Amino acid sequence: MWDYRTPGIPDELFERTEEVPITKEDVRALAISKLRLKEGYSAIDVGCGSGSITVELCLQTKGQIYAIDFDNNAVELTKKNLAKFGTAAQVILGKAQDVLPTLPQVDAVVVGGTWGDARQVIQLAVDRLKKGGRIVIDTILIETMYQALAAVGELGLKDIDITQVTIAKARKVTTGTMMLARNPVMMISATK
Ligand SMILES: C[S@@+](CC[C@H](N)C(=O)[O-])C[C@H]1O[C@@H](n2cnc3c(N)ncnc32)[C@H](O)[C@@H]1O
Repeated sequence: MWDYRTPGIPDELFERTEEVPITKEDVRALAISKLRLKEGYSAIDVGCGSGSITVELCLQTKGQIYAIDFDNNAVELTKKNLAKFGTAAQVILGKAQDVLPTLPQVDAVVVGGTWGDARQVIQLAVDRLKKGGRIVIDTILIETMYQALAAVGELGLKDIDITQVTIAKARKVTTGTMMLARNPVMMISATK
């Protein structure tokens, strides 16, 4: 039986609610691969939403994982999904700007939510990274991408990669199979 160690757990296996967003499986698989995780690594998931990335971080590393979200619905959903997959993380309700400075240094950070001030959130996230640690920033808005790009440039990160992912999924229609496009995600990854 598949034990979920391969990134990209199907979205439908997660508990979902209308109001909490999820990073879709194909984008999630890419984000996880760009973190270059190893067993025992610690990580922070900034803006954990449904917890799908938090769960994958736990399964990939078996290390200490922290998840932050300022939406209580997201925190509760993340806890449900962690339990569903038999995983454990420290899930913290609060603004990333307030919580990040209280956390220890980690090997990897995923930034999936930056409402308020993307530049500040990314700076605080990079502060939490050990030297050689990896960061992945997922953005949908061009404005957030612009701020993220400025931040990674100013912070002296290395191996900066910018990838735009545009996924289309097949759907059966009466006349055949049609590809339906999802919104593009711009992903920045880098090493401290
Ligand atoms: C696109 S969702 C992330 C989805 C998540 N990666 C998943 O796999 O389900 C972004 C999340 O970031 C949270 N968020 C946005 N800005 C935040 C901030 N400044 N501090 C804490 N959480 C934040 C939102 O509440 C939302 O749940």
